[in-house]
Amino acid sequence: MRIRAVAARQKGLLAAGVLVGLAGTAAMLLQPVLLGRLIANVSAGESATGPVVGIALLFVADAVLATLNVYLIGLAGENMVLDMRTTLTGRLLRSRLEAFRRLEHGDVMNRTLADTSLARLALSSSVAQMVTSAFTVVGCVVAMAWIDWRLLLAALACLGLAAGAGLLLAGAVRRAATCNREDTSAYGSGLLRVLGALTTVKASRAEDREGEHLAELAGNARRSGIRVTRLSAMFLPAINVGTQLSLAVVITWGIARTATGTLQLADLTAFVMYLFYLVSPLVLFFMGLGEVQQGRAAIARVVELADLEQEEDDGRTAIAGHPRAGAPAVEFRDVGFRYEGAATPAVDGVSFTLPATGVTAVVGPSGAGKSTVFQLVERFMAPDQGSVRLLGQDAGDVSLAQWRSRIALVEQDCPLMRGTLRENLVYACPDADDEQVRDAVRAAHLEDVVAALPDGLDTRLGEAGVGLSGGQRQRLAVARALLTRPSVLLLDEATSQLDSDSERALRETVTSLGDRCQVITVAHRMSTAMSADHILVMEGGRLRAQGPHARLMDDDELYRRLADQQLSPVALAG
Ligand SMILES: Nc1ncnc2c1ncn2[C@@H]1O[C@H](COP(=O)(O)OP(=O)(O)OP(=O)(O)O)[C@@H](O)[C@H]1O
Repeated sequence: MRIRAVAARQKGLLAAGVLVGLAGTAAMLLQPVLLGRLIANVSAGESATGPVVGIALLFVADAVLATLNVYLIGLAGENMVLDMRTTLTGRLLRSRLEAFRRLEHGDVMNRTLADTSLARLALSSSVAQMVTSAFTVVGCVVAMAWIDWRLLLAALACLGLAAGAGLLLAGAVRRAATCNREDTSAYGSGLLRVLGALTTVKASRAEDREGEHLAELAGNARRSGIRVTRLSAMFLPAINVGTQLSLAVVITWGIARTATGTLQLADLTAFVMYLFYLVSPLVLFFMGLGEVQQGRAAIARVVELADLEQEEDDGRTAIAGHPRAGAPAVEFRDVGFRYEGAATPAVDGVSFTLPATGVTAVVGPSGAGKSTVFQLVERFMAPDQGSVRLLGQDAGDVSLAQWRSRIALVEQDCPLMRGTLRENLVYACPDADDEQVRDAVRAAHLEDVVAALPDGLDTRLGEAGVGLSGGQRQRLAVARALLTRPSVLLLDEATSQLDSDSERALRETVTSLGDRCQVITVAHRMSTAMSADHILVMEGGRLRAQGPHARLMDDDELYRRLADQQLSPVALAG
């Protein structure tokens, strides 16, 4: 994301806002001139009507223009936040899964919510405020120089000290604010991590420990927040001391000079009025500078998130491609893949060919690389060596969206989206009609579940599918997958969530699906592997054997051991 481009898209509104602000300032700067004339007229016994009407008009113009200025700048700021958030959302949704998984969710939330708001302040209101304030300061200084340059030098000497202190403070605020953003983000990440695993926390009786850790993180954020407040709080007093000093000098010296007749009372009044006008913009200028400094830290964090690595094909470069008739559903040709930072590859020199239809079971001990094979089929990441082909086509020949439209994935923990059961079912296929939904529900053996829910298909499911058991969630995910009529169905079998009736029902569904497409299932139960047409046996990232159950029982020692462990009378009784 180019922050300059975000600001440039709002340059019309920003320029209008600043111009209106400058006009308002000009209206304000004219007030002392008319007031001086009013005093002069009254002193000379002349009519006061003209200056009084003029001052009233300037008051009204000042108020109207100031309001319009805040509105226009605020509008530009909100547009910028929208721009940044939609860009970030798009980049997050199209990010490479591996890069995304390295992020802390709390930190992502902080960057998209709080940091974009701070960046908005820095890019819109603070900058606009600094421009109008600087204009006011310059205007006041010019007017004061015109009235009496010696008084001005005396006033500026006092205010200059305060301004110098203000500049030093602005730098310190920026450093403290960066630290505070990091601390707040660490607290947010910690909180999300704990809330995401609340059942584990409770079951481990770790509430106190986690509570203390979170309190420590919150304490860090408080400490750095206080540092920001302390430094920011020193702005006003620094400016105030300078103002009071300059007022004392100007009034004492000014009165002395009016007594000697070298300065008119009307001029001294106008000068003091300009001095008052000067103070508030000076404060605002330095506050704006502080906000810009804080905003720079936030902008850097927003840009860093926007730089998140993207999938190699972001869906906009679709290449038309047609699968070859009768081509194998999935082919791995000497595929190797190593996770970043991992010592050994998760998949190493794997080759297999699976036909257009049938059921394939992938078995192997934990960490063998089964899920990684699935992720490579989905193109969640690209292999480091070899190639993955789908329906006879190479990954380079098919856009990511087309590729994934031919695959359906049923995950082990089946996350559900918020909304009704029906909305969840048609998530990957929003145009499905009632009959297709009914067929999918029947095929996934979900009819009883739907009938038992208060509003049937229109029952609202809570966050993460509250209201459905793990087994029901997996069958719902199967129904959702069926609606897309995939060529390849990837199913990561639930390890423990299905009772034996549901398990049998799901197995029947999977077997019948094998007639229409290639079903590849990570089989945690040997019963699933036994009923498959083809079995891939993985170990340590390598494909050590493949074939049907009977042959593997004869030929492969690991497979036989896995089968014996699960199918022994003790295991079956358990
Ligand atoms: N995101 C990751 N980053 C680094 N290493 C990973 C990552 N995911 C998996 N691995 C490693 O890659 C190897 C294969 O993991 P994979 O999840 O594919 O195994 P699996 O056979 O599916 O295991 P399980 O049956 O326990 O789910 C393991 O050594 C694992 O530690």
